[in-house]
Amino acid sequence: MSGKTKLLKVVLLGDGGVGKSSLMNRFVSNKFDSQSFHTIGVEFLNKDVTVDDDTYTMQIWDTAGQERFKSLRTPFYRGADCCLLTFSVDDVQSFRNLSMWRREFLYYADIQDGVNFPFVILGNKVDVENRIVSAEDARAWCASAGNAPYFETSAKDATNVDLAFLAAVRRLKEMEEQMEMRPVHGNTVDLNKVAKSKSSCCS
Ligand SMILES: Nc1nc2c(ncn2[C@@H]2O[C@H](COP(=O)(O)OP(=O)(O)OP(=O)(O)O)[C@@H](O)[C@H]2O)c(=O)[nH]1
Repeated sequence: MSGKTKLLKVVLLGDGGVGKSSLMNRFVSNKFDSQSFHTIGVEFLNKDVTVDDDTYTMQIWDTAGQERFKSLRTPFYRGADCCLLTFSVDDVQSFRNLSMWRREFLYYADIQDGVNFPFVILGNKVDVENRIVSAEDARAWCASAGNAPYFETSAKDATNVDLAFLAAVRRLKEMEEQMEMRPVHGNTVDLNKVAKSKSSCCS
């Protein structure tokens, strides 16, 4: 990447209360607030990272997961480079809603080829005692959604948080490399054209 810092737009999605703001604050500031309030609309924070000698500024967009804020968050999906879909392992509904979040993202980000878009899935709050969603079920869902990488995280005790965010950058790099290597009529594929053509549905 010739020594330049690349700006990456990373969107955090998932049901209200699964811990998106907490994950962002843990990753960016290494802090945790047990009284974290619901986000209204969107907020973003930047963090500089280095992955395999390339430097990036991750611009992390933390969205409001509550249904009533849908119209406030969806305009911010466009131009995303990767998306972290988050559920809480003690909230089965937040896990069931992953498919809805993935569809909502692809539709409003205007992306047709979801399989070739870098999603990373986070099962958050693994520190809790009353876990309901198993890692096995979560991995099965990820396999059915383009083999997205899965991380079990805790914003509270910092388990796997850095790894999960950095995995989004790695996934993006991996997919860019794959697309560059895949010939189409003798030429390489333009990743932007493939990944950002219009999606057809959303509920
Ligand atoms: N035990 C535990 N609690 C957590 C963890 N992450 C977040 N929480 C708590 O869960 C609650 C909701 O966290 P938030 O980060 O505000 O959740 P959110 O997904 O941003 O919620 P919205 O803004 O409504 O979309 C807060 O009380 C947090 O302290 C975690 O890893 N473990």
